[in-house]
Amino acid sequence: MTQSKITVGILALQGAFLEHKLHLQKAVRQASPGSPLDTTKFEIVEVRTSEQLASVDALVIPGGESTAISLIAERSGLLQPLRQFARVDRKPVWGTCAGLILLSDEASKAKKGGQELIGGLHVRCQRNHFGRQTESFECDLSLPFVGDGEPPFRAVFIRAPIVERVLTGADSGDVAGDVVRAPKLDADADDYKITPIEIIASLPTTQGKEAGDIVAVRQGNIFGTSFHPELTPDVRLHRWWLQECVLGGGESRI
Ligand SMILES: NC(=O)CC[C@H](N)C(=O)O
Repeated sequence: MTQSKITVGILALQGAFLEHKLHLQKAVRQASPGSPLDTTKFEIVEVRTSEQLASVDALVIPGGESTAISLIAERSGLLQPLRQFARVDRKPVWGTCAGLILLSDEASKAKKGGQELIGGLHVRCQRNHFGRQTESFECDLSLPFVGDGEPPFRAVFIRAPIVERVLTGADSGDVAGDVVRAPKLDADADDYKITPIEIIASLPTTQGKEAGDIVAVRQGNIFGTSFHPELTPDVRLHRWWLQECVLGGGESRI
């Protein structure tokens, strides 16, 4: 990206949008002298309308309740503009928890008829994978790309989804049972589903039978995490996203 001022939006319809805003502001404020964040001017704004969406260069979709966010987005006339933003214009987007669900091309354990997806990440995620609210947990994740020799990242999972599988090939027919799928767009770029999907983080062996579950992925301009990095004081992941995904565009350097 070449312009001098970059506007980062947080979809502020429901959920933990304020926490993301504060984290992004803190990540920019704490940037060390000489780092790219320090020399670039970021504006962090809340997004509730399609006009506001049109004015931002990158977007965070927070955790919360994916059914509520999709319903409000639909009523606000934001669903198609969000699809355009992520899938056609391919601007940098980061979805956390409910945001990851909304950005997935398919979601299982979904509310059929009550859950519209934005799509863009060619994966099937499973909602509420770990069970109910009382099954929420925290664990240490190794995210070496946030900095050399850095301590693990404390990840907070609240009724979190996981990436159940990476999808391959074209969509074929209806999906069965409790699976919903993002609609196809006329303007879907031909190569959009073959942009490689990177598995960024999986649960460690300390998580027993859940070890290996995929909890962070990236496909080009879209980054998704099952956990809530905005609910710990740690801003490393926000700083990394701004540097690598927003300033760095769609190119992965992990
Ligand atoms: N913390 C969260 O964002 C929870 C997501 C929620 N379980 C959903 O399906 O939307």
